Amino acid sequence: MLDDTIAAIATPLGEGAIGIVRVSGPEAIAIAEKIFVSRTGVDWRRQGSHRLFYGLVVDPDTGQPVDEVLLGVMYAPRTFTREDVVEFNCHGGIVPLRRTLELVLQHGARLAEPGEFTRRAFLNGRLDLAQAESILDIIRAKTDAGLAVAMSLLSGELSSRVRRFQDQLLGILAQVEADIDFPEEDIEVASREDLKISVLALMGDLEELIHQARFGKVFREGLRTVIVGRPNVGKSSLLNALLREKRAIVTEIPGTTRDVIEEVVNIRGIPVRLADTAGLRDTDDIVEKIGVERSRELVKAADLVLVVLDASTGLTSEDRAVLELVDEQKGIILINKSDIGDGEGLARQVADLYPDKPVEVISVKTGYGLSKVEEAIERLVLGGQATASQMPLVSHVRHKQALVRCHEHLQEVLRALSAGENIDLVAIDLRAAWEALGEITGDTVAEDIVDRIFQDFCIGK
Ligand SMILES: Nc1nc2c(c(=O)[nH]1)N(C=O)[C@@H](CNc1ccc(C(=O)N[C@@H](CCC(=O)O)C(=O)O)cc1)CN2
Ligand SMILES: Nc1nc2c(ncn2[C@@H]2O[C@H](COP(=O)(O)OP(=O)(O)OP(=O)(O)O)[C@@H](O)[C@H]2O)c(=O)[nH]1
Ligand SMILES: [Mg+2]
Repeated sequence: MLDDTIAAIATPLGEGAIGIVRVSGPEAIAIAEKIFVSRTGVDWRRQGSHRLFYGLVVDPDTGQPVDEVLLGVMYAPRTFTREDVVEFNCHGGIVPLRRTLELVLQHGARLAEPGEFTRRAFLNGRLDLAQAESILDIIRAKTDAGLAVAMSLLSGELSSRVRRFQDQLLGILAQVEADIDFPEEDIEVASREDLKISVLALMGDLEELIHQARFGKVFREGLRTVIVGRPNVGKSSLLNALLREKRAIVTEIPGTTRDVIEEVVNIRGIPVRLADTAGLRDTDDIVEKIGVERSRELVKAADLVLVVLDASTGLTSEDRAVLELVDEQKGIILINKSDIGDGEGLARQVADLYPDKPVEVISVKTGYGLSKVEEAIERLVLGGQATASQMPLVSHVRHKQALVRCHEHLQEVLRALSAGENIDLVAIDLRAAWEALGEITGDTVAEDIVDRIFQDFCIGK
């Protein structure tokens, strides 16, 4: 399968300044020789790798020029895929790109599957699996911090950490196997204690990484945040204020927002997926009822819930119903409209009723307290543990799960060591721990998991 040549349009379809048709595989150069005509007199075949050449894409059957291009030429094995790669930098329109791709396909390539270029980079050993996954994270990053986490993954920081763990495990395993080989040498009791100490140290390091994963996931996927409250308390006004644009419609009529409005905002480097919802109340209006139902679902799935109350009306029974709804959630209670009501008074009342939740007094209208809201979000996400400048190494659930499995096997190693069980059993769990780590780098991962990872990529990536 790796001996064929793949091609795809690697840029978004639409009108743009430039669009790229990417080709990788053993026929890449031969295809370019058939359809590319240099216009500079330079013999592009006689130049080095990683160069651009100016010319035309020409249909060799008709002699018709298709587009004016820059041809990028990169020779194996020092390329992204470790195969020969050519890239047609076309004018960024659907027709020139499609026509160029068609010609490439007619002359020896087949259409690439989603993520297949990156998959080849992985299969040919240029990237490990975690690095390959980082490429999609780079594309999808929502904030600078999100991008920095992805770039750290691409650079192999997590991978080399994982490999160090694996080396340590192999060291421990070597000791264990020495015990298996020379059981008569009566070193067992002492060495069991030593082994336990080494295993415990490793588990501590794993725990630290696992703990960081919470922040890592937020940087990668965004913090799912829902603004809830009864109608007219200022939820949409809050969304607009945090977004710094008039995105949602705001009126003095309760029940203004009916559909959920979602936007991503950058709050102190944290990508926050903000959803503004329909005001929560018992209602007979069919459309509004559906909206209320949606809000409840969003609250259930949220990482953070911003409950908005209205200082000018005080706490109503509807407010209490909303607060009950989010009682089990991570919530921040916001007392809005403090410019026209007793915000501090209501804040004290609410703090007595819900002592575990942070309460902030704000006025979206005057801007009072909004920076405290941003601070509270930052505190909640980072929990005083990390700052946006200390990048978490683990940002994928998949990676975290592998670390957790490794940790579980080590737990079992400890148990077996303490219980004086057969040293062979200890060795088996140590190997299982080593293999769990290999899923991160892809050394020991199942084919279907690799399939699933690359399915999420775009065509041409
Ligand atoms: N036009 C274009 N832009 C692109 C890419 C691409 O493939 N083509 N990329 C891809 O998605 C990203 C850049 N990543 C790349 C990674 C490695 C190599 C590469 O040729 N690596 C060689 C180094 C060669 C040398 O040292 O001279 C190698 O690793 O062996 C190229 C691009 C983003 N921009
Ligand atoms: N005085 C004052 N008025 C505010 C404040 N925040 C919002 N309002 C006003 O309150 C009214 C309702 O605001 P919205 O943002 O539409 O409220 P909502 O919670 O989204 O309402 P629904 O979508 O109907 O649930 C509007 O007239 C806003 O201008 C504030 O801090 N002070
Ligand atoms: Mg609204």
